[in-house]
Amino acid sequence: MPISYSLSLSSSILPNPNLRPIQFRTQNNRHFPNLRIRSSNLTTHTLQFLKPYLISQHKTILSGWLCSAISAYSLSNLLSKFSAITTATTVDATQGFALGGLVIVRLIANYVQHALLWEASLNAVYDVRVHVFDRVVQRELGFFEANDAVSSGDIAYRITAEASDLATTLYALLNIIVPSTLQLSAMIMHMLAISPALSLITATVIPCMVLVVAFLGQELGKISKKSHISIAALSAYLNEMLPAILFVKTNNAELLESARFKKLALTDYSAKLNKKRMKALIPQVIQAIYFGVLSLLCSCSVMISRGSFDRRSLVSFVTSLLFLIEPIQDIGKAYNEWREGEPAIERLFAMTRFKNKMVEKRDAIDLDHVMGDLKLCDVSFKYNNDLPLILNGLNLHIRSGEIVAIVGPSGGGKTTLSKLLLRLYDPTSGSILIDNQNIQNIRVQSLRRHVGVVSQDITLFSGTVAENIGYKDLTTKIDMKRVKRVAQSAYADEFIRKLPEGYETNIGPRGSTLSGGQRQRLAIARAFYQNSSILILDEATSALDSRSELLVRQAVERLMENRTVLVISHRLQTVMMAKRIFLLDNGKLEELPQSTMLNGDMDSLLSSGQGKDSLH
Ligand SMILES: Nc1ncnc2c1ncn2[C@@H]1O[C@H](COP(=O)(O)OP(=O)(O)OP(=O)(O)O)[C@@H](O)[C@H]1O
Repeated sequence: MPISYSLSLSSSILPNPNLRPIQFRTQNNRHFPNLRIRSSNLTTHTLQFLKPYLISQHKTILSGWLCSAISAYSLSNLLSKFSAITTATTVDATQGFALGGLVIVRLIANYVQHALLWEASLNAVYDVRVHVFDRVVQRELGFFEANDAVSSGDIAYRITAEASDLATTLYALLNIIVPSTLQLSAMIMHMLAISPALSLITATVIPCMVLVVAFLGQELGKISKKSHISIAALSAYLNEMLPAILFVKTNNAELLESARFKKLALTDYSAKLNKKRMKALIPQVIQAIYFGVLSLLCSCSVMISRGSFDRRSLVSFVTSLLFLIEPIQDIGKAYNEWREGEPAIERLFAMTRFKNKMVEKRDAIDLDHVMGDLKLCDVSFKYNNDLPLILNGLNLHIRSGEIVAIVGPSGGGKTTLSKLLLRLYDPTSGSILIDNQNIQNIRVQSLRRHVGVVSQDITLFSGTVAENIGYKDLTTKIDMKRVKRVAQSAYADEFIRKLPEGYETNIGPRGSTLSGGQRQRLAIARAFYQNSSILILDEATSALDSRSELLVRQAVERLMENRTVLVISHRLQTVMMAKRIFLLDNGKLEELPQSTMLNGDMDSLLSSGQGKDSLH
């Protein structure tokens, strides 16, 4: 199995012993490890998660709330003045100006309130997104490689779409905490002052509505969770299928994929439809409040006819009642937004809660320079306790500057060994030493700076040729002289110069505009740029034609002088570069005499191995 990670992918391990694993189970019972949340604690967990992000936005939020106070105050005054005007026999210009002034103040305050609360919500979501992304890339490789791992499409969906949903939820929440409450209290006080009896009748309507909205909101939360899972599954599918479009086409699988897509899209359609239906129902329930208003108006009429309620009070009371409905609607809406957004928050939150098995020691050291002496001391490894040993008591000493090849049948554990060297996994037992230093005592970033990999599964990104070669300096400054020098060493310079914009040519998603051999040479150039003391070549020359392979081999030999190189290959030609050759089979390492290679006796040596036919 080839290694499918980037050469200079840096990773820091930041375990948090306080975080407990949580688990999710999806609709189709797909099991996501470490992602379970107890539903009783959902809201508490979710709020706890959001708290620091909201606190960091306190200035913007408080300013927004201040505007809402101004808005509520102007509304209160507006209502008094409005009812005075509507019942007065004459209206002077000052009253009109005062009324107009209050309307303008309220509109401006409202605008600034909404703008500031949106700003705070979006800022908080930006921080959440960055935090979740950082935590995701800090997760150990095992999380991404496990057979029950969360797919990259699902992760992408959480960080993009679900994080966007969070902004709406946060905004709704911030908008009710103070603004709606203020308006609600202002209107209630106004109404109480006019008629406590009528206010009491109103008060009986509100709790009934709140209860119904709360119940529907809970139902909406459940439906919404299904909808989030179904869209995430669709996104995961597309993320996996589209990069494999060449395979799909060559296998005539368009119809098959279309059927798979339809099935997932249909599940999402049903979930969305249920959600939309529920969302359509809730406002209708809120509308029912208007029936309450209506009945109150009837009561008022009766009271007026009895002469117990003057016209001005009636206008004032009814207007307050109408403005009371607005915050009630907002509260209902915010509650539903919260119930709808909660699954998204949980799923985002779940990505940040983990404890890596592989922990970096607090006193781990940074290595400035590495000679490249590499020792495996009784190294055994299995991917997890239920699986068999892949490596079984390996002992090997590769001296600094030595080129050593490891061959063996497919599935023999060669790539696994290189993963251990990079500390993507820790050995189950035994130790790996670089310059007599256990790699578990070295900072992971430092280790991976000194150990480079060129894999047959090449990772290129959309961007220019120069950016791909100088990837490790992407966020600082790429040394163009060095880029060109290493490209020459990897025999990539010639074809790069022929590209429309040379080193500044954009190579498309995953380097799709380049041939296999060109992509391979770019990856080799990148390894040269990284300039590690230890280099792992995992079938690195497999995609090159025989001319390029010869040139690259010479370049590798020249450039890797005084450096340690571990060649992992099935290919006789590549292996021939090595001074010593080892066979990795059945978890055991055995040194092969050079004559085996020269005489072409590899086949007989591997006659029992399953990968016999892979050597040529
Ligand atoms: N993430 C994983 N979880 C569980 N088992 C794994 C994982 N990765 C690899 N394996 C298993 O470990 C064994 C060794 O795999 P590895 O990729 O190291 O072999 P390899 O010698 O590099 O094979 P090839 O030459 O075909 O690339 C295989 O049986 C494989 O199924």
